[in-house]
Amino acid sequence: MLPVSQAEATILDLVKPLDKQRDAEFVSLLIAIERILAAPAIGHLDFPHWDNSAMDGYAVRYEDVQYASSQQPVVLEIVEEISAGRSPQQPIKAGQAARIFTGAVMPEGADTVVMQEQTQREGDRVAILTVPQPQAFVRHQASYYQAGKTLLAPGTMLRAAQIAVLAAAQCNQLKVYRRPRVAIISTGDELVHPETPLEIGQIVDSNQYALTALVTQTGAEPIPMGIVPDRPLVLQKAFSKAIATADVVLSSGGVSVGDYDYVEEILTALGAEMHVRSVAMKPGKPLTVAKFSPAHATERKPVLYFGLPGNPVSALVCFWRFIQPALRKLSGLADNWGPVYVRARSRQDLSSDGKRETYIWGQLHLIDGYFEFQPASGSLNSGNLINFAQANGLAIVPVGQTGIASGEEVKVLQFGFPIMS
Ligand SMILES: Nc1nc2c(c(=O)[nH]1)N[C@H]1C(S)=C(S)[C@@H](COP(=O)(O)OP(=O)(O)OC[C@H]3O[C@@H](n4cnc5c(N)ncnc54)[C@H](O)[C@@H]3O)O[C@H]1N2
Ligand code: MOO
Ligand SMILES: [Mg+2]
Repeated sequence: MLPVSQAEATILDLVKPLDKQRDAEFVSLLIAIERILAAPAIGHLDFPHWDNSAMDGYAVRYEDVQYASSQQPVVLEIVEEISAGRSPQQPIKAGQAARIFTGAVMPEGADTVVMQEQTQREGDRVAILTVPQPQAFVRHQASYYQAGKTLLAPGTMLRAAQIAVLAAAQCNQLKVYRRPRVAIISTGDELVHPETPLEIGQIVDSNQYALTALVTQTGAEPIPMGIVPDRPLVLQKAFSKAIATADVVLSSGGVSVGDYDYVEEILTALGAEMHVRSVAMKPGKPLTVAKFSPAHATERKPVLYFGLPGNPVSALVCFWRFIQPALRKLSGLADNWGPVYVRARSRQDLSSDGKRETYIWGQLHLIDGYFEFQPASGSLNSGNLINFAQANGLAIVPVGQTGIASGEEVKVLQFGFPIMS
């Protein structure tokens, strides 16, 4: 059994991100949400585009007002009014000012803005009552960003803030990575579709639905390939088809030691390199990871194969712990692939056999900015999917520790994604 951290390192090492050229496509800004840039976004506009005013007030020449005071105001002639969106019509000369509003373009000759509150208007003249700082309230052209530089780097996920920046910079077409394709196979003679009435011994293939949902949430493209019975030839055919179709294959079931657990045997027969056979975690112990290298130097990348345990909770725990980070790395994201961990105070005793890293599902509550963890009620065994629906996180008891007492701090894997990138 591989320690969890070693399994994670092995898996992330096996993942080679999608290719910036071959695996990229152009999308328009409105449908680019949560896509990942495959090329730098470069703007052709400076930010600010022009020197402009940060206040409603008067655009002046600093040298004209440098000795102003309320006792001895400097009186300037107002030669024009510049509102936002208007182009100044004339330069400001000695003794002149322009009425200006927030965001409006600075007129030539003026270098400073005096806030309206520091002035007194008298018809077409304005008295300046205090000395401003030189260049006060002028937002200088290109002081935030210079045209031609990298605005957003490759590997950036496009969320609201990034999309706002790209819209402002008139970057309407973005080169983004295609979504990784993930084939999903359920193995097992006992499995049926949700609409099929159950015969004795049968159960619904819930893993297909759970994994499809998780793959979609991770920004990848799920390819649900249905149920495959526990028959080696049929399984072999289904696996070959999945490997030929997808970047990553997820199967569930058939990875333990039972007589009908064929996954490893078939992967070996198909020429896979086996990298992980079991992991010291509970649930999720029989997780199997293999790699298929392209037979010859083709355009195709290697395909990663994850044989997940069939138990519904085990399959999902393996997804959050290993597959979500692998898909995020594959998708071209620059960093932050891993799960989100938070620290929480446990509301109950949490126990483990101490031999495997133990994942206990339950509910994280955020109370006054601090997390508390409540384990799910009822049986915590990996076949019980029902109380998993109460969970939004997994408390982790490390190897060598037989428990965490109520009131103590515990590390919790929170379902979801890191906020940035
Ligand atoms: N003698 C041993 N038996 C088992 C061991 C072991 O070490 N020695 N490990 C146990 C652990 S831990 C797990 S986890 C399971 C893994 O089993 P498999 O991956 O071989 O999965 P199956 O045997 O096919 O199924 C297990 C369980 O899950 C249900 N299942 C399977 N597929 C689905 C699906 N798509 N949707 C919903 N439920 C599914 C299946 O009906 C079984 O109940 O092995 C233990 N045994
Ligand atoms: O490892 Mo199994 O996944 O304990 O239930
Ligand atoms: Mg089995």
